[in-house]
Amino acid sequence: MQTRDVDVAVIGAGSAGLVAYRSARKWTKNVVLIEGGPYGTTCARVGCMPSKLLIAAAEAAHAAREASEFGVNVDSVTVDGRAVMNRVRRERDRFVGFVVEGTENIPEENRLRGYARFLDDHRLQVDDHTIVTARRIVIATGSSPSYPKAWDALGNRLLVNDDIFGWDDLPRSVAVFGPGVIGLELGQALHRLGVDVKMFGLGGLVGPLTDPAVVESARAVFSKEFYLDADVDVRNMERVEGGVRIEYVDHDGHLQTSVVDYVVAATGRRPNVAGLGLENTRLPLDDRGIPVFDDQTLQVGRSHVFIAGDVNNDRPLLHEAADEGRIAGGNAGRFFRVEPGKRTAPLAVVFSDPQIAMVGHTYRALEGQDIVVGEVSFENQGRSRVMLKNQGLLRVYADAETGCFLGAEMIGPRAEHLAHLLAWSYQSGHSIQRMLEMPFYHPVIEEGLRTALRDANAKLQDRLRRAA
Ligand SMILES: Cc1cc2nc3c(=O)[nH]c(=O)nc-3n(C[C@H](O)[C@H](O)[C@H](O)COP(=O)(O)OP(=O)(O)OC[C@H]3O[C@@H](n4cnc5c(N)ncnc54)[C@H](O)[C@@H]3O)c2cc1C
Ligand SMILES: NC(=O)c1ccc[n+]([C@@H]2O[C@H](COP(=O)([O-])OP(=O)(O)OC[C@H]3O[C@@H](n4cnc5c(N)ncnc54)[C@H](O)[C@@H]3O)[C@@H](O)[C@H]2O)c1
Repeated sequence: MQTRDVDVAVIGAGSAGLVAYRSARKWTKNVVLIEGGPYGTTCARVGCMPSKLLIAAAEAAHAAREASEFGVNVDSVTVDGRAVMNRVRRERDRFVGFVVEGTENIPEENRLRGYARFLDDHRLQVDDHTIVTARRIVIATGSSPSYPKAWDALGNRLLVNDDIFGWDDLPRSVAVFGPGVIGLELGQALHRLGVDVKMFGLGGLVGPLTDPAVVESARAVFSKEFYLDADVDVRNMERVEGGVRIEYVDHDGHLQTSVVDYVVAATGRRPNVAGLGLENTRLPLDDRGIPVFDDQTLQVGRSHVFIAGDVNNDRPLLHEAADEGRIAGGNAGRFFRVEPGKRTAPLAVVFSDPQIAMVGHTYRALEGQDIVVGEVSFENQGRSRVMLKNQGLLRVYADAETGCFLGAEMIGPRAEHLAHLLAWSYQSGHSIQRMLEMPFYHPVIEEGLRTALRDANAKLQDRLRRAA
């Protein structure tokens, strides 16, 4: 067994860990980055990038099929599954290549390969070859797909996102369990690429949405395109010759049987804390075994340990992982001087079509508070209609007393852009009135946002009049 003595050990060379490593290095050169799996990050290898590549292919197929609505006839649209997956993997490998190259450019003495496990507060064992004694530690071990244990009986007919991006060709049919972020993105893309998709959820949730009106709009929009039951009653699921047989109760209350090639588990992700040996430390843990930390400093309790990225289960998104890595790495580097870092407005986008987006406080978080809600349906919104993208609903929330913009949930065309505008306003602390003073071009989808803001403003003015 070899030994190492370092100022900072970063566990995990994912998006959070790589940034944490670089941040810590600004304060001390004696930093080691430990990675157990392949280099390349979840985002580039099996997350953000390959999923968007698959979606891009699906959008091309969908646009070709929809073209006739504009009087543009595309004689026949065929999807070559092998060519689709070939491009997904080729472009994905290109992205991964850049990340791997960047990671391998880190001096060899600052990198260790193997899985790290706490032996006590300061000592980490890496596989069976090295014991690292670290004055400070950043945990950046990411998350993994999580699904009911019983589904393991489906063997190689059970897939998670990682498996899909390894396909050589598209299957005939899949059942996607979990109409959350991953399920919607991948399930809709597969459907548009010609795969027979059934999507099943629990509890009626759709994407990350919490506002019942927007959830309902999303449910209606996606149900028009593929079979979606967001609160399904599955009676049985078993492996059969060539696939999986699923017995479920349909929307009309009838028992149906479907045989699909694969079941895709998109039922959430769990932080990678099992196997980290946290029980060997005195770190405070919550009831799921995740270290208790401060979301401004990323410090675990008052200890020398920091936690960044998906593993802390707070905001499991790429830009948040990078921000958290910067804060955690900086604090670990200059410890004992622990400082709060800059956090940005909560912002999440689902790359479905229409897109879903969330900004600031969720509707659920605002429940019970005195708010006004402004809304717009995209069904008759000018530019959306021009583009045949006129589906969805946007709701903005404002403080009833101050008129301050508090948050928004939406499903609608180009929601990624509307959400950025709203996130910038949220972070600037703008009121609804101030937002309405901003320019709105014509004809643009942002005019729909203006309608929602005007609706909220009218309600705020009405409240003021009634109070006077
Ligand atoms: C299908 C999919 C699509 C996504 N799309 C988006 C998107 O469009 N936009 C967005 O913002 N986010 C998206 N995300 C989320 C985003 O990918 C994650 O938030 C981000 O990758 C988290 O980075 P991380 O550094 O926390 O984890 P990771 O990149 O997973 O890094 C953790 C690393 O730690 C290593 N590790 C684990 N345990 C140990 C150990 N004990 N010792 C040593 N090493 C260890 C792992 O091997 C891994 O390399 C998506 C995720 C998925 C799955
Ligand atoms: N565009 C993006 O930014 C993007 C894309 C993909 C993933 N991500 C990140 O990855 C995280 C994880 O995504 P996810 O989709 O795995 O989780 P999720 O929490 O978004 O969705 C899980 C869904 O599975 C359902 N579910 C749970 N158990 C079930 C069961 N037994 N049967 C059927 N449905 C069940 C839940 O009700 C929920 O709808 C997201 O929260 C997000 O932060 C982001």
